[in-house]
Amino acid sequence: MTPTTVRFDPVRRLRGELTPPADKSISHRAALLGTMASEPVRVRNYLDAADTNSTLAAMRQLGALIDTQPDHMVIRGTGLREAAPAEGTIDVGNAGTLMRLLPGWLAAQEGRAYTLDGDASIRKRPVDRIAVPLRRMGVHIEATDERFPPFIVHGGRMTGIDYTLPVASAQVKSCILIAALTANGETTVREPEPSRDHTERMLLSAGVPVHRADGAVTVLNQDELVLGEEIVVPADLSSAAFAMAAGILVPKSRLLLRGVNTNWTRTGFVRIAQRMGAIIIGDLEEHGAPLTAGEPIGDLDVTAGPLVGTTVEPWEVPLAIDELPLVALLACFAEGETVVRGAAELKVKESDRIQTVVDGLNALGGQLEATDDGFVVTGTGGLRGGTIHSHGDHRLAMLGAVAGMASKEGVEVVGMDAADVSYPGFADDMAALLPSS
Ligand SMILES: O=C(O)C1=C[C@@H](OP(=O)(O)O)[C@@H](O)[C@H](O)C1
Ligand SMILES: C=C(OP(=O)(O)O)C(=O)O
Repeated sequence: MTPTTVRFDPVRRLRGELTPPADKSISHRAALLGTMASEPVRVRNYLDAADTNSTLAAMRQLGALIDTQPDHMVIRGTGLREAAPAEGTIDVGNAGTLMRLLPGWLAAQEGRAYTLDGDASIRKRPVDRIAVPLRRMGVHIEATDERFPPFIVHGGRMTGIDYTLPVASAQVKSCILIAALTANGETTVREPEPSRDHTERMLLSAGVPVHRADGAVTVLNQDELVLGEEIVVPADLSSAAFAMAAGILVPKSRLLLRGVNTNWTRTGFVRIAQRMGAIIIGDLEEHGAPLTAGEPIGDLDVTAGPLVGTTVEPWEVPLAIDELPLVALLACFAEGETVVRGAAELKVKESDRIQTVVDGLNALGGQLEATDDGFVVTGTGGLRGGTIHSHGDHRLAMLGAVAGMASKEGVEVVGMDAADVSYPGFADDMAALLPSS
């Protein structure tokens, strides 16, 4: 398929309100835990995008009955230990989150084996990070070259483990916590740094005792999973961040972003941008807030203004992991130097986001240098414009679009269609923020 090329011209200002699309991470978890549950659950505001549609297709293949209505869906799951023996390969498409979380449940299906595969990008993304702890729990997994898809998960009996994650990853943590529900005894996952905690919150709302203290999360074996009657998915901070960045960079802009997830483990980008001088007003969840069932939601008021460079420390990285490309963009417009360290994980996303961000923004007139674990940006007060390739990476496509709106000459994004992975209406939403005169 020929990638779609879209031009984003410089804009004078952006004004108005926007409710960004539903949270991708929470949507994946709602579909998966909904399928694992013994009672039906209603999900409102499920994300209608390529990644989360891959999850719905996978859940149907595993036996879920999903009734989709205009304003909600009802998922009738199979129960914890009764996934259907999927016919053929389970296609995770481009969704790393689906690929890493689902094996935690498949591992519980005694006597059945499941093959998972996906697109060209997913075939380069490591699964050894989940295979190592799952094997320690007793699961038999066969991966291509020991670490890539396609891979096979053989269900069987599992035993709880005490596992320290080598890198902070919410996907790996979630995979182990999901496996813990059917593993004998107790399972503890220790994180080097906090990462998004949507799985813990959703399990708590299902009445599963989740104990979190000193960077460790502990879960016990469960007979069954019963979610509350309804899950309402908030708007995605990671999608909102693109509008936020546009509102910060395009002079005279003022945006109100509605209904956004303000969970502290997701709002690292807001704090980094504020430190750079961005004016973002909103009621964000505080650091150290107790783990509660459900997610905090709020509105964010964004105003354009001048920026200065900053240093993003390794502990902040998991809290802003998908927004680091946008930190690089803000840094191009800031005064002084911005350094991002401890972000080697960017290399194993939908593209190698250290290389694609540095090359992409340099081609538009930026001054960025890649490092082993991040990048250094010398702010030059703006970007000229030019052409950027998405490399099939949704975040890169939207980065190029925002860069174009804030640039001097505009940006052509080759492969804009990649945005459909998380934000299908992105270009229309941006266009709706343009003043009519
Ligand atoms: O758990 C999740 O929903 C996600 C966790 C992060 O990945 P890692 O766990 O690999 O850091 C993030 O980059 C991804 O977009 C979604
Ligand atoms: C890395 C991402 O997602 P995933 O790992 O689910 O593909 C992302 O959305 O930026």
